[in-house]
Amino acid sequence: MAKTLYEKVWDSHVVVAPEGEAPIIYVDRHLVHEVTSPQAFSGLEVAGRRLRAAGKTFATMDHNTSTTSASLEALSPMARTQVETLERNCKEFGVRLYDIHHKNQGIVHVMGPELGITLPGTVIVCGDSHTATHGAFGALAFGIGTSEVEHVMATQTLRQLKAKTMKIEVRGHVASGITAKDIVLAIIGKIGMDGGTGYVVEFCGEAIEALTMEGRMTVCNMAIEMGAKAGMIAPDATTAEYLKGREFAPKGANWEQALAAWQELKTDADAVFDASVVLDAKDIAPQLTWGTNPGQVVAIDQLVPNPADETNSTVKTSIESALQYVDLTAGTLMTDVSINKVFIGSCTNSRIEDLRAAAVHAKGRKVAAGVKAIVVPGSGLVKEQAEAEGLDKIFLEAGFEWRLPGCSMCLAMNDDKLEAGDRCASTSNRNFEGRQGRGSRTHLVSPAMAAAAAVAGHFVDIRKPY
Ligand SMILES: CC(C)[C@H](C(=O)O)[C@@H](O)C(=O)O
Ligand code: SF4
Repeated sequence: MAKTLYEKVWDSHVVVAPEGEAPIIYVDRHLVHEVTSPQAFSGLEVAGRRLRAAGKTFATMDHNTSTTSASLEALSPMARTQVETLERNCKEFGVRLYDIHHKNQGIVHVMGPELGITLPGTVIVCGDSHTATHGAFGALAFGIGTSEVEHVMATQTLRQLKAKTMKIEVRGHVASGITAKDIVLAIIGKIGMDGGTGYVVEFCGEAIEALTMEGRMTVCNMAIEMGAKAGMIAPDATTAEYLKGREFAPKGANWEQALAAWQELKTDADAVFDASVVLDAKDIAPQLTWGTNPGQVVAIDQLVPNPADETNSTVKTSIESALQYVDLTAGTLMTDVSINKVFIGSCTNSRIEDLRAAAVHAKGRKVAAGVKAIVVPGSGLVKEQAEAEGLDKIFLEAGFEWRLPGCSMCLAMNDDKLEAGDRCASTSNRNFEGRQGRGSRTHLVSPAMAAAAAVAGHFVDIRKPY
């Protein structure tokens, strides 16, 4: 029977599927961070269990870490406890950990792929919703809850119901300057923040195939923001090229074998999806969110929407309440919206290519008066690479701050928080009320759009001179 990519990966991981019960699937890689692992480790401790496959478990510190100092002293008491607990647990249970002094430390979804831990056709889980990111390699990757984290630690398996399948095809090619972030925001704008609920989504089409691995990760990262369980992209030459030679990627004869196996990892021509969505790449303009969910998004040359134009009363009410929270007036041109904070970072957009794209707009310019802008590389390796290319100097000369790797201002769990009333151009993935700090307003954009907003002091259409 013809199968989709998801069905192929799923079928090859089912350990047992008892009649009338959720199947148990095998987990190839378990990624761990400090926020969602403490109870799982203590559950094991209480039960006197060890990890079933400690060698398939990789831990890093990211959510709570400081981006200004690689020292435990810099952390708040709660953050310090979480970081130290992870350190203790990893030592006790024999889990490899990239701590704040290790060059591989970084946001879990940046660290995994760049070390070759993320591989096509594998099942990858992590106690974190943006695990979807790893689907960019043709892995089935999704976030799990803390009790599931414990289950995976103890058994290297997970009880899971099979999801429905959705195909999201982006046909043709995007215009110059349009990035993966614009593509995924346009998709969410079209299907809504819950358009993918119950589905594993496969992104395909020429515009997706043309993306680099960094771009594909940006797209899959936000699969969860359309409600999907996971996002996947079939592996191809770009995937292999990216993985070749990475620390945990297969080597020698194993590499050749892996390449041959990856050839099979694509949806069969006559496979049937439960749902399909099509977008035309040429219609995608630079995107930015205006509201309080990622589906409340427009193109840069559009206006803040008017609830009066809306006939559906639920949608109308949600526009009204979002406008009130973000303090914007219907009908305002998005290019007239000023910002006072800029955050370039997060597991959506903190990879080398993202920093290069932002640097193009920072180069030879200055951050506008009254704007504070920070650039937070996704990992130690990204930081090292960016510095080797001189990107840090470009940012610093333009007046951006250059920070240490971590989740940073994406979720305000550390010192990097917005103040109430701040308006931020952010390359992250969530713009819920208070996400970046109580009373703060977030506009999700691409790295290029964020850097351009930093120097202009307001959003700009990066397709034109500004
Ligand atoms: C802290 C963690 C559980 C959370 C997630 O699961 O996504 C965080 O990464 C986020 O982005 O909100
Ligand atoms: S960068 Fe943001 S979205 Fe990604 S894992 Fe960290 S907090 Fe979650």
